[in-house]
Amino acid sequence: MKTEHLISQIRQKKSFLCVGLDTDLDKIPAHLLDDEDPIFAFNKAIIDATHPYCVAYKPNIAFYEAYGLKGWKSLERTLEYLNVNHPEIFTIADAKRGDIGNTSTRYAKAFFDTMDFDSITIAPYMGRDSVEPFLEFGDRHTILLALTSNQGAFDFQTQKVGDRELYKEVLATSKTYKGSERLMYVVGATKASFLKEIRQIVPESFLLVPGVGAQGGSLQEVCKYGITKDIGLLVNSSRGILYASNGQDFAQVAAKKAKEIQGEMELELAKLP
Ligand SMILES: O=c1ccn([C@@H]2O[C@H](COP(=O)(O)O)[C@@H](O)[C@H]2O)c(=O)[nH]1
Repeated sequence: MKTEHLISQIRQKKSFLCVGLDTDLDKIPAHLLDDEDPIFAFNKAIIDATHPYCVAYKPNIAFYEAYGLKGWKSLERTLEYLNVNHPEIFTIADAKRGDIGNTSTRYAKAFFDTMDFDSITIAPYMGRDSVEPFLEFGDRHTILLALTSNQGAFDFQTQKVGDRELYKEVLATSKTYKGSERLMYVVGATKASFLKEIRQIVPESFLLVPGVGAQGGSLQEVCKYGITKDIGLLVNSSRGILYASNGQDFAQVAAKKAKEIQGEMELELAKLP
């Protein structure tokens, strides 16, 4: 998907919400467990209920890999359901891949070709040749981990490498990669106070921002310095939406949560010139 299409979706829906599909058989409503594919049944109900309020879905691959072949099948069915019924919605494989170039080309084929994701999250640690194979795919986006939402982000990402912090080095150096116009970056909502400086390095890039809801990040704090004239933000919530209820009404309650966040986003968008 081209960035212009994503921006136009955001403007139409007045939402930059990404719903994280972190589907866990230990957390989904018990009545779904009798289905032949409970993960897909849950995802389909969540998508049917929440799609008016969001512009992206982000399955975290770990939640599917955890169930082996069955999990991969559920992921494949979920992606196909999205691409057939909601082709305008941006899809993110939260896979955090990246390896030597030869191997990254296989990861890129897996997620962009064999599966048809619009984007994938990538760990930048192995550098240029581990990232550029993903950037070769036109109209697909590579979302580099810059400053993550977890406490461990302070172990390495905020440590200085020469004159500047590692996450700043990731942002600045990655801008020199071939195809860098298709880069986006992960910045945790719990790190909103870093966004002013991040925007000095990547003033216009889209940021995928996980960490509102269950991790306690604030949408308003993220928007304060993160939002751009073309929005430039996809804010993710997974557990806060998916597991707001685990009764028969789980999908309606998830939709209510998604609508609440969309309402807050609409207020932030109204502040833009
Ligand atoms: O820095 C990061 C990078 C990725 N994530 C992922 O986003 C979701 C967040 O889920 P919540 O339930 O809304 O907390 C999950 O898939 C993480 O693996 C992140 O949280 N932080």
